[in-house]
Amino acid sequence: MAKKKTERKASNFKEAIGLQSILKSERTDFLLGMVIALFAVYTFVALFSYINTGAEDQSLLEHTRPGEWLNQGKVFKNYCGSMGAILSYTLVTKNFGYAAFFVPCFLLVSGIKMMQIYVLNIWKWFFGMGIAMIWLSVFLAKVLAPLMPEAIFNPGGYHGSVCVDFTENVIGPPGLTAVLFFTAIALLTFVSKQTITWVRRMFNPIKNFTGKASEIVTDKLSNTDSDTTDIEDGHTKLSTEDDKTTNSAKETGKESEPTPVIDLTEFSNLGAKKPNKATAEPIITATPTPTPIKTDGEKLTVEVGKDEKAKGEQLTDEAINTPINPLEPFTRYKYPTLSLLTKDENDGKPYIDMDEIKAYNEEIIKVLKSFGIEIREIKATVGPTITLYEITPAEGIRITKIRNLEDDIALRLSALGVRIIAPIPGKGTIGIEVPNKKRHNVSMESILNSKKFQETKYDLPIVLGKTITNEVFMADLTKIPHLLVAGATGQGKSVGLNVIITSLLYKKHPNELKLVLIDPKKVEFSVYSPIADHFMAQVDDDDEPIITDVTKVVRTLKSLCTLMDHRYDLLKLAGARNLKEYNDKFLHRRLNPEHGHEFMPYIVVIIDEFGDLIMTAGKEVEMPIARIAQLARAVGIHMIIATQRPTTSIITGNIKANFPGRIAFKVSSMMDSRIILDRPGANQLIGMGDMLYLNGNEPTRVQCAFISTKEIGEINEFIEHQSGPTHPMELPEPKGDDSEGGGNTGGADMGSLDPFFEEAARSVIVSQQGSTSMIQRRFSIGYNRAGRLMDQLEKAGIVGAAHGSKPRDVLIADEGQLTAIMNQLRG
Ligand SMILES: Nc1ncnc2c1ncn2[C@@H]1O[C@H](COP(=O)(O)OP(=O)(O)OP(=O)(O)O)[C@@H](O)[C@H]1O
Repeated sequence: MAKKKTERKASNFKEAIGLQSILKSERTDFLLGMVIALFAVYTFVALFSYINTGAEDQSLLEHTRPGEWLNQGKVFKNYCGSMGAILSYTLVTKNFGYAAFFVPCFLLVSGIKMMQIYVLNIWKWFFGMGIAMIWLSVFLAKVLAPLMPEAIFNPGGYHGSVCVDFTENVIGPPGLTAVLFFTAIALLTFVSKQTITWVRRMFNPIKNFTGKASEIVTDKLSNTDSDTTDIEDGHTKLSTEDDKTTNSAKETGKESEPTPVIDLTEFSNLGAKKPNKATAEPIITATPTPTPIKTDGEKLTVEVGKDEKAKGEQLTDEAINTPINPLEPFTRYKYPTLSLLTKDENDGKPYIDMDEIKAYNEEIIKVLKSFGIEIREIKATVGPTITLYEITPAEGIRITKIRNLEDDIALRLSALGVRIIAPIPGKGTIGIEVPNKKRHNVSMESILNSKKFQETKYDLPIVLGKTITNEVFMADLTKIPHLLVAGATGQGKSVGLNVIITSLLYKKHPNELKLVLIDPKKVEFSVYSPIADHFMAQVDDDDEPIITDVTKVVRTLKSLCTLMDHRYDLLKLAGARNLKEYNDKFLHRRLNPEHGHEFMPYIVVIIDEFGDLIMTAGKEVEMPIARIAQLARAVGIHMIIATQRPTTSIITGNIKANFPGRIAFKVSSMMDSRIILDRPGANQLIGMGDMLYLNGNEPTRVQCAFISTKEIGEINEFIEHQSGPTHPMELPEPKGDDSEGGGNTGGADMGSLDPFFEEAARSVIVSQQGSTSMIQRRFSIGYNRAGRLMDQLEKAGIVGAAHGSKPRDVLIADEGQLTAIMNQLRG
């Protein structure tokens, strides 16, 4: 007991003097980091200086007299004074020799990490540099010391010389050499798996010289590598759902708040039996999806064999040595954490005002009675902004009679936004939705921190807010599959779109999702520009990934149509029905990258103020949108379009037919509501994110979550500093705009050959493979540039014409012919 008391006191004391907040503050970290970084530079200078001045300082250091360290007579020659000399003597002579330079290097890394200049795994650096320093110290003591007998200190330091003496006494010089060799290779293997290939080549020089060395990488090796990467990184693995939930699982795991249902029957003297507890059924049930086994990027480029369906075949030397596309993958990427969001002041619970509920309840009964409608029972379910009064009418009461009383009830309750649902689908009751006097904003944190979101298995989970029963409401965009968002100005559309984007960012890795953001208003999506490299896709020559210009919109939409056709070709070739099946096959190495196969991320196209586009570009925009909406579902392209002008000239029949998912925020007239939802209702909403979601029979009323621009900025900043792609995903050139790898070489300009032309021609001839994706990977260039290179190769007569997605025939058999072609081209 006494102990407990002291503990509590101590923590209170810390809190009282504000020590806790000082220690935990970002400012303290930053300043401490700067001190460490400066100390690292100081140590660096001291060590350098010690190499020249060490001889003079060393004798002083070994017999220092009291007070001499103050260096009043400038007896120490080190550039960093007596402290620099003492520090260098301790690190270099007494410990690690020249390897001591690793110490300031590590201090600098630590300082940079603390200042949050870079996101670094400090433990990895600590162990990596620590082991390298010990190894180098022993190596220098063994190899360099005999060559420098005059040196004032052992090049490997005291540590190195002791280790060498001890090990040589026990296992002799050959044993020590073997240990040094093994540890060096082991260390390099952890740095790069390419080491294995080099070592194999080193031990197989004959085959290497004849150019026929072929290493066999089995599945087993790949699996081991994969494990290695995980251990090495000590971070989230790329793909499993479990991993996705780990990003914030430690801070999370809240169940949805239980629905507060209040039985009002007893207040109402209705004398009815106790109603059943409202069951909070999930609005959309999760469909379990098989977790794809994703692998390291190096493995994504590994060739398995010529047969598309062959498994576990031996790999060719060429496949192993193919340069790895830097876009794949970023296993160290961390998903945004919940701490970036503002916590809900009321912990996600709605405010319950019993006086208000009782008063409304009485009024409802009174007004219904005045119209001759008897009630058997009534209960209230309190949501964040709306309370649902669910009434069971007495026998023989006609539902239409109650339905027509909407305005009368609203008048008596003096409340806007009263909506009657008669009957509530699936129940024999009638619902009256009445806005709460004190509304409760649904914070983004409260819905992302819910168990439902954390454990979701949806492929593209979009979480929208909370229902009237206070349940987290979410949907899978891949199932919707395209969404139309409409509502009058200022009613919450932009916030809604931000909520959707944020929920995707919290669950998706940059390799799995690419966004195409179209923003004619120019200001709505600019906050996302920091994550352009990680999460956006663009047609190559667009310098700004967030598209604001109408001509660029048309070009981007056409480019998406081209991409869609290309993806369909690949799906057909792979015998897959949809993107998920295709990616699954690819990740299990049943598809050959040499045949143009690649991992396909989902693409979500979000268009804000779609009305503006239709007004300015008309059919030119509508047609590609409708085409993508009709066909793109299977190839993982999904669209969300938003408008504040719900008129028939903007939301045309064509658009409506292809956008089954609809979100309506408050609109000004019943007509507008009918255009969006094919029924009234949106005109009775109360604004501020109050919305109706429709994807099927009956709309669901949802209070959209709220996320501020500040929160979005912080999330984007977090993502920006994660390891990830260095530029946005490149969308193909739209058909007709320019030639691409598809066969029309008319645009191939032979006057200005690509700088990679000769090298690309050589690699195509040597490998006898005319594949655009091979060139793309080998030279780490975009698809469009590789396509143009292929066109130039075709025009030069090196490869044949394209046959869909299959590699082209190579028309030249040896490199001698290439020299002749090159001479001819150079004139
Ligand atoms: N879910 C929400 N919860 C609380 N307040 C909200 C919510 N959504 C919107 N609001 C409030 O409404 C204001 C306007 O929202 P928003 O900018 O999203 O409207 P909009 O429909 O996009 O308008 P416009 O079409 O003019 O851009 C916000 O600044 C915010 O104060």
